[in-house]
Amino acid sequence: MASKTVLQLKSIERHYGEGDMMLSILKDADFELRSGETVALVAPSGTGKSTLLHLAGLLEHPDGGEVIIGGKSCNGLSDDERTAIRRSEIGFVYQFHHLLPEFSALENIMMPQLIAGLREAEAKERAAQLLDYMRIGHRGDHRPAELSGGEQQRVAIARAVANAPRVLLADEPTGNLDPKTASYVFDALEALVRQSGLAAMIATHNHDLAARMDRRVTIDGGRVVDF
Ligand SMILES: Nc1ncnc2c1ncn2[C@@H]1O[C@H](COP(=O)(O)OP(=O)(O)OP(=O)(O)O)[C@@H](O)[C@H]1O
Repeated sequence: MASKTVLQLKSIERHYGEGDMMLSILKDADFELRSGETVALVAPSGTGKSTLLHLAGLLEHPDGGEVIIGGKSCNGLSDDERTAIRRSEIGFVYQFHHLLPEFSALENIMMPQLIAGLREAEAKERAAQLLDYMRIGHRGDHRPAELSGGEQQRVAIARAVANAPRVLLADEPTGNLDPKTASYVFDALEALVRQSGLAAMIATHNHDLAARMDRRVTIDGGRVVDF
């Protein structure tokens, strides 16, 4: 099956501040992500990795250029339309899991599905499947504080893909974990991407993990380049 482009960034410009104080972070940046593909985003601190992920995930607006998701340009969309695309097409994983502390692992994964309008029984079944898939099926009733860092991050990944997005964007998802746990979490993430045809862009400082991805890109002079 030929993979198709699920995310495209075209001539993206992003700067902060104004006049003499203006800081250009992204300049004429292009990027393409295809279904089933994992891409590592490896660049020094402050070069714009989070900015790029936020733009790709429609959390920020570019100052120029275009973000295209599933073949549709997101320029000119209302905030509600952007939110709808974000909820259905994009999953986010952050360095810190941001799970809701008062809910169980299972409930945390059900939440985005219920918001998307799924019935409780369906959401529960999918949440349980995802937990099994991440090899923590036996931890569904536990709250985040009762889980290890690696388990919490696997729940966060399961939650990010609960609504079967096209694109997974991860900002240092294993940055908070020891190398062995990071590798184990990444195994689960990788298996999920391969099995589902999801596309993933993962910012990481971990060169061993980056080496396992299909492609590696960096940010150089405001542009996204392969390395
Ligand atoms: N809202 C903002 N206002 C002003 N400057 C900002 C804003 N957001 C980010 N920046 C600046 O833009 C640059 C890129 O930030 P970004 O968070 O994208 O970097 P990063 O590559 O993800 O860094 P790290 O690896 O440390 O997380 C930094 O110099 C940062 O200080």
